[in-house]
Amino acid sequence: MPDTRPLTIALSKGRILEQTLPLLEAAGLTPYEDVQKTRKLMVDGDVDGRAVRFLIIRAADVCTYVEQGAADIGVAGRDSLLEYQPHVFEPLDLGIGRCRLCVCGPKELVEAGPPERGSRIRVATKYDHLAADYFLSQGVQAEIIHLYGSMELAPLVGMAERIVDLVETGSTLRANGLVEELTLCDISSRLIVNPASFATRKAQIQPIIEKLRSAVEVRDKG
Ligand SMILES: Nc1ncnc2c1ncn2[C@@H]1O[C@H](COP(=O)(O)OP(=O)(O)OP(=O)(O)O)[C@@H](O)[C@H]1O
Ligand SMILES: O=P(O)(O)OC[C@H]1O[C@H](OP(=O)(O)OP(=O)(O)O)[C@H](O)[C@@H]1O
Repeated sequence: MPDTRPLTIALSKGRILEQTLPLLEAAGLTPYEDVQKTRKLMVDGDVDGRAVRFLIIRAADVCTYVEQGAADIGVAGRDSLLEYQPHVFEPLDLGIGRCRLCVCGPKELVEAGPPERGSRIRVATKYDHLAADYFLSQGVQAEIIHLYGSMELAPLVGMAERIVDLVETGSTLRANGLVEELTLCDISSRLIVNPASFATRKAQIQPIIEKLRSAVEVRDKG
């Protein structure tokens, strides 16, 4: 039996949403309401006249919705993908939400050199697994202090010696007297697809991937 539910697309709220909208428009994916203004979390729309629906959710939750099959496709930051390791396909780099995941700390501490093997440090982050893996690989005993945002504050109040967080312009670091120690990886947002949806709804999903791929290419050429 063909799946007649509208294809469901999970969009990240916040800064990624703003950068995703021009790509959706260029690819012919049309929400029927202003997804930046509405308080609705599910918005109807279409692609080439065929019904779709958009879920407007927190960036960190997109992986879960797509992995669970509550959304067929979604837009998620590579930071979330690396941290949560969801079982999803990742067919396209959308080239938005560009930044880097870094280890940072107070200028004086960073200038004194990286923590020694066997030493203990406190690391504030929302990327618990990525931070733990990195310091483990360095032989440093890291106590991970989980925060949900504004990580840059933690060293200022003596709660951590390092943070692992996203850096784009570096202005948040500078404003708080912190510097980058090293980049762990470059980040951008990716189109992700639930594997079961891809198997059962390929005829619908593949053209959307291709339209978005063309939209990315046109944007990058322009
Ligand atoms: N400074 C930045 N520059 C570019 N991309 C960023 C930056 N900060 C975050 N991102 C990307 O945007 C995604 C969502 O970040 P955003 O700041 O919108 O939400 P959040 O603060 O992580 O979560 P929430 O607001 O839901 O608590 C991140 O996962 C990352 O991929
Ligand atoms: O290098 P910059 O251009 O200053 O960008 C980096 C900041 O952007 C993100 O925070 P966001 O603004 O999303 O706030 P948050 O701390 O609430 O996540 C990130 O966590 C950094 O704090």
